[in-house]
Amino acid sequence: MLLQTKGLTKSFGGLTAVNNVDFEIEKGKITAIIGPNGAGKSTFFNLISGFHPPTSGSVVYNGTDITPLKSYQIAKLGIARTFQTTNLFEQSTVLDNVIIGHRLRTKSGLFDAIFQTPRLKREENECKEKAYEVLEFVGLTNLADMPVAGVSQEAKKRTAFALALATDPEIVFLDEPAAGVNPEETDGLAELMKKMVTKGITVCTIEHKMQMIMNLADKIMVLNYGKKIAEGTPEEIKNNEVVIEAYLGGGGVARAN
Ligand SMILES: Nc1ncnc2c1ncn2[C@@H]1O[C@H](COP(=O)(O)OP(=O)(O)OP(=O)(O)O)[C@@H](O)[C@H]1O
Repeated sequence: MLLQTKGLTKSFGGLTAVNNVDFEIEKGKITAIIGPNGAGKSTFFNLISGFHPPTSGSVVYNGTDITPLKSYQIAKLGIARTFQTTNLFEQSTVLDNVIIGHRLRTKSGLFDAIFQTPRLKREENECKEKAYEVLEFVGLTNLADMPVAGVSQEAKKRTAFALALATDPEIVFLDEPAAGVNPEETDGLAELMKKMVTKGITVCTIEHKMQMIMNLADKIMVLNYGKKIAEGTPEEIKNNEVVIEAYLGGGGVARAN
């Protein structure tokens, strides 16, 4: 098992956003997390990636308990994530946004910057090469020099993928990667996720677009009010009474595509 959560719980005051969730992610698969709005999906990601400390429970990655680690330490271990509201510098170019990702893997600091050391120059080149490599992978080479503010929503999503990939991850957590793009673009992003898997990257995604998830995921976990209410293949989830009730019972509405 690549990643495992055990009894993972997060309370915000009186609200338990993630409630005692046991979950396993298998290497080389696409795992999806679905659930009505406010079900705790993003919080679950925040706990795994170290953005919030859990109230209780643990996260085990490659056999190591990573629960006490800080987010940058977790990222260095090979866990990358994207954010729901794409977290990019709008005035900077697509390339510059992506270059930042690989800085996680470099060592030069303030000293190198002030004295313009050979190490700094070498690492800057490394970051640039990595950025071009991942931009090509996500199909954005031609937009590399455009400011992010001037590219489409879909290209922003691809930039966010590229930023995550520039960190050289083993697993990526994608928070609603296809939100706000049209059906054709959604298909393109789904293909990109499959391409990541063929490159050896494990994918875990939160997505509201049911049709996409049902066609894409190897395994789905359903959260509702912070609790895992179901887990299984798309076929199993589609026919699960508890899941249907959670969606139709007023908690939230799943979008068709
Ligand atoms: N930092 C926080 N402080 C207080 N409450 C929070 C915080 N983050 C999330 N919550 C609450 O935790 C619950 C779960 O939120 P979360 O964003 O994880 O749900 P979600 O399933 O990702 O929702 P959506 O599909 O709308 O993005 C919500 O009730 C939310 O208001």
